[in-house]
Amino acid sequence: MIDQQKIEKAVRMIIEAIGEDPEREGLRETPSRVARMYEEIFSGLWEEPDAHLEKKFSGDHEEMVIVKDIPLYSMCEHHLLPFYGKAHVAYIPRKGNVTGLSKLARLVEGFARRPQLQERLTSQIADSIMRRLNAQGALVVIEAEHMCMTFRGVKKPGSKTVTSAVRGIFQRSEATRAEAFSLVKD
Ligand SMILES: Nc1nc2c(ncn2[C@@H]2O[C@H](COP(=O)(O)OP(=O)(O)OP(=O)(O)O)[C@@H](O)[C@H]2O)c(=O)[nH]1
Ligand SMILES: [Zn+2]
Repeated sequence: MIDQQKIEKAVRMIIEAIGEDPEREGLRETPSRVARMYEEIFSGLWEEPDAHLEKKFSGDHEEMVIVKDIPLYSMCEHHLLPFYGKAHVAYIPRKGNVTGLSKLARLVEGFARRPQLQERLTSQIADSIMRRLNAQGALVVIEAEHMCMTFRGVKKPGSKTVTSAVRGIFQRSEATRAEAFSLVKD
């Protein structure tokens, strides 16, 4: 599990290093607050997000399923600052391998709650759907704003990074891919 004591020590050191007083009333409980917060926002490191796809329905559906506008919060691994936006997840199941809609959102959350790169996050979601559901295809689009690009550094508020991962039939069929992208855009 996440080492809360180590985080507390480290945060106290950061507070001292920036020239603040860790005993000041407002800061006294900050190390333990941050430790609890990190436990929550990095909880994906301690789960196997794929496991959410274990339970399958035996439906006959073999048409496209899209869950779009899934709210997304993750942490950029380069700066440990948040990036946030929306994930859109499309897949085409095989008979008997339909998953619950909420499980797609849980999958996104499991991979997002780690130090991440937006590209890796996008691929991990698509690859899990292909692997665990043996899907005919998966397409994942993530649009996000990175605080490391808005709050600091290059400071470009409003800039959005869009990444996609396209697998299986979405790769092979231009029409299927175009249909998914147009449904995601609406
Ligand atoms: N590819 C990719 N890059 C990211 C992501 N999140 C942050 N970055 C980039 O990671 C890079 C890190 O660059 P460095 O030059 O090592 O760090 P830096 O000096 O803080 O860079 P600046 O942000 O340009 O000030 C920056 O260009 C960030 O914009 C991500 O999810 N994917
Ligand atoms: Zn960053």
